[in-house]
Amino acid sequence: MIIFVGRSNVGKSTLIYKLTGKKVRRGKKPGVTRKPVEIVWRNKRVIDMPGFGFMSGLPKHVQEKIKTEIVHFIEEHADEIELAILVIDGKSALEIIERWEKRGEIPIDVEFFQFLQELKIPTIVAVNKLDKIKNVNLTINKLIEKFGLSGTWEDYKELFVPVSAKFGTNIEELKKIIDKKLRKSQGLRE
Ligand SMILES: Nc1nc2c(ncn2[C@@H]2O[C@H](COP(=O)(O)OP(=O)(O)OP(=O)(O)O)[C@@H](O)[C@H]2O)c(=O)[nH]1
Repeated sequence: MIIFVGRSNVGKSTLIYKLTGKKVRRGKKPGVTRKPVEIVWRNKRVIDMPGFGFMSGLPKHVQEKIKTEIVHFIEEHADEIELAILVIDGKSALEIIERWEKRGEIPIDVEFFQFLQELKIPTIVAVNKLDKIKNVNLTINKLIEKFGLSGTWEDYKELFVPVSAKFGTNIEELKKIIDKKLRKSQGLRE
């Protein structure tokens, strides 16, 4: 099983479509009605999780409920999840993370990343909307620090992968890294 997680509107569905050629259909209304959407790709279950975090017009308690449901889903399926792709919006992620930090809160992207690490789920952070990022190196180096890791992008080339789902940039590279990580987690299971 492969899961895609990330805030609302970061481009999860677009990325899944670019990678698999399959459309993940869901209701237009964000929030209450949203459940994980599943497709099958290369004989694997691929799950597009509902977007977490702020969504305009969505009450805070509903956001919290969605987050809790995602956490439960991941905990319940931890053994089956071969790979998690955490999608972030490369243009706005840092700004949002810094805003949360200023309020003394743990940014939700960082929280999810660390949660996946704790469960030892192989992870890729797809830094999407590359077309909107001015300085990719600087952005990813700062993200690495915010995610609580030490070192630079050079040390994490297979963890932080910039892509543009909309324009198809670097999708092939992402596919290669996905394949590699899937082979690795298969190896660990056998
Ligand atoms: N500029 C730019 N826009 C993108 C990119 N990828 C996705 N988008 C746009 O971002 C918006 C959200 O994309 P979705 O794929 O619906 O995002 P999502 O994360 O599935 O959103 P939720 O369904 O709310 O969870 C759409 O308008 C996309 O066209 C990208 O690489 N660059």
